[in-house]
Amino acid sequence: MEAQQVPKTCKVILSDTIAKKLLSEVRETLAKIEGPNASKPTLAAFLSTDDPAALQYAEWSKRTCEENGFNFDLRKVDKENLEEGIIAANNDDQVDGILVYYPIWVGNHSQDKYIKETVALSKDVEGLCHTHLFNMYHNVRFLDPPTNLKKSILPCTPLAIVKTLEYLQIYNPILAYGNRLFGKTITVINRSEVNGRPLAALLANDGATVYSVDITGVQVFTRGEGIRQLRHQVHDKEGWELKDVLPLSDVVIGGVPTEKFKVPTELLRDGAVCINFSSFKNFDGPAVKEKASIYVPSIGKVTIAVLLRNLVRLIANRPRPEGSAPEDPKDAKARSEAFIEG
Ligand SMILES: NC(=O)C1=CN([C@@H]2O[C@H](COP(=O)(O)OP(=O)(O)OC[C@H]3O[C@@H](n4cnc5c(N)ncnc54)[C@H](O)[C@@H]3O)[C@@H](O)[C@H]2O)C=CC1
Ligand SMILES: Nc1nc(=O)c2c([nH]1)NC[C@@H]1CN(c3ccc(C(=O)N[C@@H](CCC(=O)O)C(=O)O)cc3)C=[N+]21
Repeated sequence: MEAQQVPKTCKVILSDTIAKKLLSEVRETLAKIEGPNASKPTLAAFLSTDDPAALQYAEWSKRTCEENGFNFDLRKVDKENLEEGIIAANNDDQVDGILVYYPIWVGNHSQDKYIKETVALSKDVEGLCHTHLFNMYHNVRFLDPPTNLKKSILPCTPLAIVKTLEYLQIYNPILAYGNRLFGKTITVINRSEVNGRPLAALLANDGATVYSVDITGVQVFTRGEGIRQLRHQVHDKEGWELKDVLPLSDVVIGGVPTEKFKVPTELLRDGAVCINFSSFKNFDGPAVKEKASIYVPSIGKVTIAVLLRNLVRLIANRPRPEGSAPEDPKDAKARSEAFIEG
């Protein structure tokens, strides 16, 4: 008798599916806040290196922008002229958001940091300036407390992973907004300033226990017992390694930028959720599909959808043009709430 085919239990979710849903929400929200006769929003993107990864990312972003009713204005400028270029875009009413590709001065983080601070808060579409980062780490969600109509901007790759976890229903909507990861244990393998550390902080602020693993060791990010603290705390886990945290984790997120690194499949919990954001495959595909309940092999398209979502949010946050009638507070609230839970 022929061996009976056992159906695969692992569900593979492609970033395209998640991105499509987000992009349709973005188009809907834009129509709601701008009305039918609005002009296309413009994203100015500054490329000042010949980094092929940045160029490829720029090309993908351009396509997604144009397919969804946004202008993508790629500005290739020399490093020496970058600051002036950004200042001009800050002062240009035709520019709704500014993106700068990093790294620029490789090995000189403070010069890149200076450029991040040169982008105007109101045009910082990637949430990389200090006010946005401070709000994220401190679990402050609005720029204008206590009115709370202007949402603070979150960095795109970490937010793309949050949106992926919402799509997968790892965020539990039965729980209060802001606590929806309570009870979940998540491992993030990467602790860079642009990706892994903000991601660990965001997930812990939403209630998860997060093991943050990098080349030097393990830290835990948590709001403590009963998530009673208002924002996450960080503790070193002396002597702990990846092998100690994998068996504890409901969700494992890989962001290691090397070909040879692979998450050891045998240490994953049966039915774990596995997400890769590295441009290299951090999971052994065929093996992980035998062990995981859900596998998301990449999230690049979600990141770009979130970039456009952030751009629409910047527009929603903007003060109304001078000379226009003051907005009815009810409309302002509705405009802001077009976003809040979504
Ligand atoms: N899909 C997306 O939206 C995006 C993806 N990326 C990709 O994500 C990856 C990471 O980028 P960055 O964070 O900028 O890199 P990075 O080089 O700044 O940081 C790498 C991190 O991984 C850790 N790491 C390296 N080897 C490790 C190991 N064997 N075990 C545990 N931890 C290890 C390092 O300690 C560090 O924390 C890259 O492949 C990049 O192309 C980056 C931006 C956006
Ligand atoms: N200010 C700034 N923001 C960035 O977000 C930024 C940057 N600078 N500089 C360059 C890097 C590079 N980057 C990537 C985006 C997606 C994938 C990615 O993994 N994309 C595909 C996989 C690769 C493929 O299809 O070939 C996917 O996930 O579907 C990789 C790398 C963003 N970057």
